[in-house]
Amino acid sequence: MRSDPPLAAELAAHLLRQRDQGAEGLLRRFFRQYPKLGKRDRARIGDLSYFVLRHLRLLGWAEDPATPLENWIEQADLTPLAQRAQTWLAEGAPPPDPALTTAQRLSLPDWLCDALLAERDEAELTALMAALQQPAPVDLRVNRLRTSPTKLQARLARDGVETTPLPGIADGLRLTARRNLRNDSAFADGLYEIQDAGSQLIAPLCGAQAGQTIIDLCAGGGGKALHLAALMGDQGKIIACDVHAHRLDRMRPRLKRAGARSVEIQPLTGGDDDPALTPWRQQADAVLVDAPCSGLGTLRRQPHLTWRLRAEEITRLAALQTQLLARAAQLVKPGGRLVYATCSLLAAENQAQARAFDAAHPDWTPLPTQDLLRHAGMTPPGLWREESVDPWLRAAPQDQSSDGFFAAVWQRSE
Ligand SMILES: C[S@@+](CC[C@H](N)C(=O)[O-])C[C@H]1O[C@@H](n2cnc3c(N)ncnc32)[C@H](O)[C@@H]1O
Repeated sequence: MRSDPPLAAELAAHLLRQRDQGAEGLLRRFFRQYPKLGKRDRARIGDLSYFVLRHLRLLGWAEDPATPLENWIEQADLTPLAQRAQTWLAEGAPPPDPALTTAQRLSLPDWLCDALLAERDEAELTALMAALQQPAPVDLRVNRLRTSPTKLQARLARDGVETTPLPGIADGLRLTARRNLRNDSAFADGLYEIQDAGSQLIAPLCGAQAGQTIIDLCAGGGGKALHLAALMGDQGKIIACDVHAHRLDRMRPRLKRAGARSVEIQPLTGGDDDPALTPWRQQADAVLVDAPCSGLGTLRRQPHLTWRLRAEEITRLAALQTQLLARAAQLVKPGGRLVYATCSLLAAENQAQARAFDAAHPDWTPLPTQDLLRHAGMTPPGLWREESVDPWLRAAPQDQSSDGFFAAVWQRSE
């Protein structure tokens, strides 16, 4: 059996090159090729390969400052990098060379470093990257349709899974140590979903009440739709839409497990005149746009995104996000709510979208997300800074130890 660095290098290269796939699934499939590896070896090799991806540019620079980043990404064999990474992991990285640029020091591509600096200064970006380069904890959302946080905590503890409540997040628990919950019986019984703390702040912004009609326009595998169903006590109608039917299909077993019957699955064509949406014009109490985005807020779990994304992809996504927001607005009834959310950290996908919607829709009122969350019983500490004057939600890993999320909410005039 080869030792850790070559396998970690192979795994890192594999993660770098796969497009449109989540790291977790890729990792599982990769390790299937090495059935003899034990749990601990897999964890070690996984950690090392993630470390390589998190510090790829800096490691490459230390290896050979003259080789451009693109060449490191395309390199067939990243083993020397992985060997250096193993030393840095064990002994700590050396202090950064003062000659390094900000992008090199933070191990980012130049274009991405510039884009991240659009709405924050260098000190804030440094703190953000330090948090994003750490492994993420595992957070759970208790399914209120089946149990309560106290009961779930006790049940998990009996099974040897220790958790602590997520401060200020009504149904949130955090595992005290990382652990695979795939075969956990409480999970199979639908008592909880695995959902990051930041993601748990989005559905409550819809202000959904029992009996209402809510459209989840980009429902994917249903994380937020399931949360909405729980918040509404499964009373009312949640129309879970997506252009990718295979993603919607993944929701079906989750709905069954959770005991959520109020969610209706609706595949979309993706066009402005989609007949599936026509009957809902100005009918929904709230529409959630959990927009397709760069996913940069999830870098702790998917460090390869840093190297896979291209500036042109952000331009394409931003155009789609504008289109989806406009489409969603048509479905909101007078007095109803429109919620726009991303797990991005880029102004082009976040603040710029919110500002553009404000400018194009002067008759819609932006609602302060801080008040909406407080009203929903969500008061995570450190979420809002004293000086923040805009109405948006920005969950950041360095403040909440959550993934990065952005949200903006509007109310349609009566
Ligand atoms: C951030 S993900 C949604 C995650 C999901 N809401 C959850 O909580 O699990 C964005 C989703 O938007 C979908 N999407 C992309 N283009 C779309 C479009 N034109 N109309 C509707 N959904 C779209 C993608 O298939 C993807 O599932």
